[in-house]
Amino acid sequence: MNGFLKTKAVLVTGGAGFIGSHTVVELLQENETVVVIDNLSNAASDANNLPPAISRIKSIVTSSQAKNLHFIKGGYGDKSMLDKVFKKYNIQAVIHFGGFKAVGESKQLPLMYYRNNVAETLNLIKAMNEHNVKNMIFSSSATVYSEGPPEDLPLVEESPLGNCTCPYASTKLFIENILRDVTMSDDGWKVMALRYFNPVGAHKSGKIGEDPKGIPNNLMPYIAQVAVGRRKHLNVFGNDYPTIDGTGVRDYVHVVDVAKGHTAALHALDAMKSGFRAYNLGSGRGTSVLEMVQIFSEVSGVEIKTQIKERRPGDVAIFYCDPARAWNELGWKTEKTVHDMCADLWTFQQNNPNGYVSAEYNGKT
Ligand SMILES: NC(=O)c1ccc[n+]([C@@H]2O[C@H](COP(=O)([O-])OP(=O)(O)OC[C@H]3O[C@@H](n4cnc5c(N)ncnc54)[C@H](O)[C@@H]3O)[C@@H](O)[C@H]2O)c1
Ligand SMILES: CC(=O)N[C@H]1[C@@H](OP(=O)(O)OP(=O)(O)OC[C@H]2O[C@@H](n3ccc(=O)[nH]c3=O)[C@H](O)[C@@H]2O)O[C@H](CO)[C@H](O)[C@@H]1O
Repeated sequence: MNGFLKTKAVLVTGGAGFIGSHTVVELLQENETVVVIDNLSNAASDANNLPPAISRIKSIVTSSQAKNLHFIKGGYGDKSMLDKVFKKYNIQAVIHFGGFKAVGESKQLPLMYYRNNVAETLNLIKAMNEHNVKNMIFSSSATVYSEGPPEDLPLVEESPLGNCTCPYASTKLFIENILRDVTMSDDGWKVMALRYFNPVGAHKSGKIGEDPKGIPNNLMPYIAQVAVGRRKHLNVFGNDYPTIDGTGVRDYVHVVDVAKGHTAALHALDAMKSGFRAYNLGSGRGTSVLEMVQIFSEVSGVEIKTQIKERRPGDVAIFYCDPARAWNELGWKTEKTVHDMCADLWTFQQNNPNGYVSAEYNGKT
């Protein structure tokens, strides 16, 4: 290789997090060079102030692929740091996972959410513009859709947006709109917004997975912590919804399938001329809370105790998508089942009963 030429690289913000780390594995396995920027605000760090997720990723891929991974601790809105990164690496595209994502917290601390998610993203876009890097894949969310009647399901990309139920959801919609406007102002820009439904599970190796701080807000990490003995029982939020068994129905999607959605999008972005395009990343199938509990119990062999509670404010009865656009245009569809999601989550939880930074780590790296 000509030593003066910089190898092409993908910049991944939030790459030490749950979905980012799984995507970095897929990118490295496609022999991409990957530069991760993460300030570790929601990712565990070890005694050396480095994220265990990064060393675990390196242990999953081959040693030559591991050499293509570069980690920088910092904020994705830090303009002077970004200038250095864009000068040092030949960045071709940015996959922007970084951001805060807790619905309840965003209601308590809206300004923190608008600053970190929206304002810092403006800095990132500015730096990309200045360094002529105009390809982005953005982590959007199913929460950008407006809640409508059940007849409107499944959700397609043209379903009504807005009426966001929390500041977190608003930040996702604002960023989508900002990115759309940017592509309209400059046809050098190409952006894909991937609207994830309910990403769950873990890498099959059991080395990387979701590591929520404190009490999990979401269903699957909570179930896994009940199974491993960290929590006594699962609170089931409502059993009087108009669903198969009265509990909420969601479109769960394996995190490795979500990660593969990004490599598919990266290839499609290459072929795209310009503009903005949104895609649903979901399975197109709904599963209820009690069905998930049942499947997790079967897979783990552990009984999950449940208690029925009041509905959680802001929850909808049923939410699932039509993923046809992603299939038709990205050649992507889910490959893994809800059993796979539960089995892989259980392997990760057993290996890491207290998360990444734990004296009790049982896995082999
Ligand atoms: N997990 C889900 O269920 C879900 C669903 C829909 C959308 N999303 C979106 O997907 C993205 C990734 O989600 P995740 O579940 O992997 O979350 P995560 O919290 O595990 O990962 C996000 C990462 O971003 C980092 N980060 C936050 N602010 C930063 C900043 N200013 N600079 C640098 N790094 C920063 C955090 O430290 C973390 O490692 C998020 O944008 C989230 O909103 C997630
Ligand atoms: C209100 C809320 O937080 N929404 C977020 C949550 O969507 P969801 O509410 O779709 O995901 P979730 O995992 O929090 O809940 C899924 C289903 O499980 C139910 N449930 C959940 C936890 C629990 O302890 N007991 C229980 O019964 C819940 O009522 C719902 O019917 O996660 C998504 C990502 O996956 C998005 O980030 C959403 O913005």
